[in-house]
Amino acid sequence: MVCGVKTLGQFIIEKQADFPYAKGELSRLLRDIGIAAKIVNREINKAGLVDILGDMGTTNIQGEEQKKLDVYADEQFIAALTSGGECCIVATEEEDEIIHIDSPVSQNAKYIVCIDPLDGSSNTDVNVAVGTIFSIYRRKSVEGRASLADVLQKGTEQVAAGYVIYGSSTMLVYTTGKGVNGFTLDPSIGEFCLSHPQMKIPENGYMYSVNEGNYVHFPDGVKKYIKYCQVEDEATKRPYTSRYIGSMVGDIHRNLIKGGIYIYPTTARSPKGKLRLLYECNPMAFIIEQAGGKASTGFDRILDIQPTELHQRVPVFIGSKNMVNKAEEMMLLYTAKSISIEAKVENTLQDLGVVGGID
Ligand SMILES: O=P(O)(O)OC[C@H]1O[C@](O)(COP(=O)(O)O)[C@@H](O)[C@@H]1O
Ligand SMILES: [Mg+2]
Ligand SMILES: [Mg+2]
Repeated sequence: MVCGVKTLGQFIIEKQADFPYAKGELSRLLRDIGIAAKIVNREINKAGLVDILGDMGTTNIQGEEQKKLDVYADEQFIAALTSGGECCIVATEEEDEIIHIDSPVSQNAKYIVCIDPLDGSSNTDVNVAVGTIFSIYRRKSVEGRASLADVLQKGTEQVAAGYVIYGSSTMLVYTTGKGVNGFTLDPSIGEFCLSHPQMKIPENGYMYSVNEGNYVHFPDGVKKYIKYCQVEDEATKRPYTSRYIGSMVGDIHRNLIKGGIYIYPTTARSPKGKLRLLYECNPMAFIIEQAGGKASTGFDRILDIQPTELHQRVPVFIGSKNMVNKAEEMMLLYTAKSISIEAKVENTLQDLGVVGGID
């Protein structure tokens, strides 16, 4: 214990049995992620004083404006994972394709890291919490170079997942499938120290997080769920509070501690949902399930989805178990029907030889 606290490094070694692979691999991976997070944290903390705010003037494969901090964070995490020697592939939001790590120290590297280097980019210039989200897989292939097939694994195959939140304090929260633990950065010693052991999300919550600006284009089930949250009902402590800060890490971290639900459904602008399966939804789903919560697309468990593309997007309903159950109930009652009707029409048209089905 360093001055009465347990550091991230000490905790990982103590919990080594929770990570059934060669001793030290996870601690080196989280060490590398922690180093990059401290560097990103330093830049965020002085962002107004250095030329790190604003747009790069470039767009990523998602077609999104890249912020200078997006690119800076991306560079730092790739560099730290390259020199750390445990990672053979980095799949990042900010790069079109997977990045093969071919450094001399990574010749026997077995781990894939999927990462959103900076989550909540729209908040970087306005001093609101942003984060980093990461997911760690072990490569399945044993011969030659790891490939995209090693990256496109179901969320249930993750060996670890976590996030960093750069907020009023900076925290790193992670799981290896044996519960969720939170570490707060102590700037005076430059270490992440255990501050939130065995985090659990309340089964019930009274806060919902959704961008209601997209209401018109929400599926009916989401509209019905939002109205459910807003109805006066003393017995179930409704109306719930609406909290949405535009940073998935910030909204989910708050809901993890206080209870609540975060929803990013399909919208007109994002017909498959906005958030990416590999480096946003899967890691957050692993963490929230490990904390006793639930994560679904509104119909199916996020972690069971077989990824088909690197930057694949999915709708996400994640948080307190009973809140996600209620939202899924509304989706089944009011949206599944319309989807199944559309599917029936599509099949009928195709049976009739109307090529291309309905628009
Ligand atoms: O502005 P919108 O459409 O509500 O989207 C906000 C969501 O988009 C995100 O910023 C997407 O993440 P990135 O910033 O990493 O692209 C989430 O963090 C956030 O919850
Ligand atoms: Mg993100
Ligand atoms: Mg991002």
